[in-house]
Amino acid sequence: MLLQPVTVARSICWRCGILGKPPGPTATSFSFLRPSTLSLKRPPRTLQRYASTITSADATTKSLAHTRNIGIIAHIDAGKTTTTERMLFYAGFTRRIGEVDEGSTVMDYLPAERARGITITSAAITFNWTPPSAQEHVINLIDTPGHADFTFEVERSIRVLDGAVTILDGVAGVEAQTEKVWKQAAKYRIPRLIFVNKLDRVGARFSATVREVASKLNAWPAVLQLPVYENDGKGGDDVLRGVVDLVERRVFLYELGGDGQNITVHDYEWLSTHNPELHKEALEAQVALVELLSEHDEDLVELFLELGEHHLIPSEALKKSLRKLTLTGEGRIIPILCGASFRNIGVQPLLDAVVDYLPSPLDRPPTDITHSGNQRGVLDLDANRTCALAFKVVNDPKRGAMVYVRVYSGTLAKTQTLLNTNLGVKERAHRLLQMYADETVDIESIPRGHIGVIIGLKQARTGDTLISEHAVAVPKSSGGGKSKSKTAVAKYDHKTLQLRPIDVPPPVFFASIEPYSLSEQKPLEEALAMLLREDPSLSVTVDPDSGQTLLSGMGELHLEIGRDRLVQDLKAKADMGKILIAYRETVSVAAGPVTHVLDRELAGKPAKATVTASISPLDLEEQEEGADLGSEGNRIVVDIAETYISPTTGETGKARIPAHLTEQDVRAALIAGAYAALSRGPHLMMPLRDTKVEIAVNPATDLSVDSSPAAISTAARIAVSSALKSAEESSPGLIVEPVMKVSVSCDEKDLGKVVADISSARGGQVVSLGDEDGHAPEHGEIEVQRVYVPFGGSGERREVGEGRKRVVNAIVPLGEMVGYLKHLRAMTQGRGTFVMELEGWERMQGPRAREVEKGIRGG
Ligand SMILES: Nc1nc2c(ncn2[C@@H]2O[C@H](COP(=O)(O)OP(=O)(O)OP(=O)(O)O)[C@@H](O)[C@H]2O)c(=O)[nH]1
Repeated sequence: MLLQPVTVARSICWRCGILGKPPGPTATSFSFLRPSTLSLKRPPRTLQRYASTITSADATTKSLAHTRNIGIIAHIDAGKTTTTERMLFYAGFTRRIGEVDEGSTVMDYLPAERARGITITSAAITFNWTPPSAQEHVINLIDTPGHADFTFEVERSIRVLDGAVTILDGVAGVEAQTEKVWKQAAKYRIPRLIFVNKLDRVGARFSATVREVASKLNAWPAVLQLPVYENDGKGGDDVLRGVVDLVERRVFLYELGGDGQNITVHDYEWLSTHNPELHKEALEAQVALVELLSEHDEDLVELFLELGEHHLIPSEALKKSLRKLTLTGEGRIIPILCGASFRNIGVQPLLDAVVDYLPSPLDRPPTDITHSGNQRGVLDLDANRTCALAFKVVNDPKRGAMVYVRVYSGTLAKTQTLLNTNLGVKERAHRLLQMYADETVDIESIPRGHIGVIIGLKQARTGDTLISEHAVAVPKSSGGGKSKSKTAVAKYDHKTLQLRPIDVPPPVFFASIEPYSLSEQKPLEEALAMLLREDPSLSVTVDPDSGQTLLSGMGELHLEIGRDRLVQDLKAKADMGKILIAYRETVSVAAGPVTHVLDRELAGKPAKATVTASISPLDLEEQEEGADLGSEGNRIVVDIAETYISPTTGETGKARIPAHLTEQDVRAALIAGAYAALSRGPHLMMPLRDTKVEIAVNPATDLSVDSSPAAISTAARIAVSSALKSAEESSPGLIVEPVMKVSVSCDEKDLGKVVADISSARGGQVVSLGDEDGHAPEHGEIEVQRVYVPFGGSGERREVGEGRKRVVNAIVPLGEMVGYLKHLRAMTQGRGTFVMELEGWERMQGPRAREVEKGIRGG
């Protein structure tokens, strides 16, 4: 017997509330109404409402339970921005839907983003949403970039999220970049759900995409919706009309060509007569959903045994189970929704799912911190003291530096003085703002769990931790978080507390930056300083010989965007030179010990220090140990002698460090000097890698009252440089190149060409070939054959002649990958795509090394 849609009557309020009555048993047409008075020029109504919520003295647990800090993450072009614009429209925040292709979107608001049609920086935006079965919720949405060059940007956004919506392109399926971002989200155990977008397109493959979620993302897909295709009534092909909601057991049909607000709701009885095949599939899908959830949720098993029938499980019970399993953050069970944002299909149910299945800040485990150097712990969420993370800094022409923060504990109040624990400086939060893309409203405070912007901080950078004087942390072993007992709280020196810092990988591209004239040098330096505050994955160095300023970054696009930001937004009058690969060099033989005796004036004061240095190539074993190697893989060993032997009497005495210094000062100065020397090698003037430096001082004989930290570090730099030169003289150093892990996706018919090109023309090494299910060994945990795949895996809307997609995984030198996208496109009729990330560094030898060296010397 067919189940009557009991749940329709119970939870229709966001739809039938507008209508004033529940939908009838067969069909109901209605509109999604939205406030018509909203304008971006004035603070929208939702915004004022939120502002008053968070300025109230107690930002209560209740309001926190109704907050979702979420991000949208996906492959480039999957439709993040398009979907976000719809979300803003349905939430009543915008009056019309912005289109990426017209460059009129709210979220991509930087000129460079609008021009390129891609998301470059994460904009944070707040809006309200009321799902059918719940109260109004505040959604803080952080848009994240999809391009591989912005991985660091994605990661720094991800760590402030409580949950994420992953958008998949329903034609391309799970793409390589998605797998990468998925892993980043998994690293932070972020609960995720998936929206399979673009199902309106010819070639859309919902079933295959569901299967790929299992095979490539190693997750059990919990299919919550099925797409509905129907004849367009004009004799053409079937078109996407809406979705079957398997949890609520209803069918939503959207008005063709409409703005997505006119939706007809049908129940299963209608479906059984109107589209018996789809009805049958919906019933099967429901059984599969209940079975899947029951495998992981004992409560649902009990309910099932009580009711004895899959279709009798109420939708509320399904939702509860889905929420419970999603919130673990393990990513084992992933709710899957579908639609086509560009056609305005499926976005409101997606917003409901955000509230239903993604966590509030209260549902998340305590935040990881480090303190007292590199001790790990978790933040005490109950501490009534402010602790916030600056997750993004953006320079605004009118407002100055805008520091986006997420508050993890306490409340951040306007005019509060904050200690930046990364820089050790105190700064005042003059103004606080709530962000609506590039529109803002002033607020009095940002409570725990929320996201906002501070105006008035002069130094805070992306990634810095800001605290009030009395932050409290507890060690991880004590359990941490809300549940610990009072006695478990251990106080640390809060000045050292940092919210889980992100590792920035070493840059692999660089370009020179030249001011138009000498008078532009200072403004350029200021603009560069701002650029680095915004994006710590860029770095600036100055060539000591030529005085040239060099900007380094993660990819070609990364540097191009940096240049645009510098020139167009920060108004620096400068040119950027050609983008080049940031090679490194390393020593081929050991040299030293070399002793340098410094005895001269530094900054008008006598400076004396003697330092002895040796260098050697870091052997492979030591490279693999890796723990104390910096990002460039160098090891610095410091030896500060504790005793000395008198050359005259032969007696042993204690080697005392001069009273004005501590051992830590001496060590820090020696390390700084060694790093300065390693930043420029004798072979090609490139930074050194994989080099071991041993520096020694005996305080009794090498240091004196004239040994300032600057003197010690200068002596160390010269000693290490001399040792490097001596190594170069006995045997020339080697050039070291960045090597990339590359994943190319192409049609099967192009596989041969792609593999041949990578392995012969580009000197790459093909590691594995995957089919479109990406059966890579590390994804073997899910039994793909047991996964429910809608329509038995058929029902795909393939383009005629389109073959299977194949994936080529390879290791290729970065030098061979410059301009690869263009080449790949030409080889594959525009169908091939690829992603790459730094795999490691390799020493170059033979003709390729000579050619690169010639290029560097000649250039
Ligand atoms: N046919 C169709 N096209 C879509 C759909 N959603 C997005 N698009 C188009 O896909 C392209 C990329 O969409 P975006 O929203 O910019 O994608 P994105 O993921 O934000 O891209 P980045 O910001 O560059 O990472 C645009 O041309 C959109 O119009 C959809 O549902 N159907």
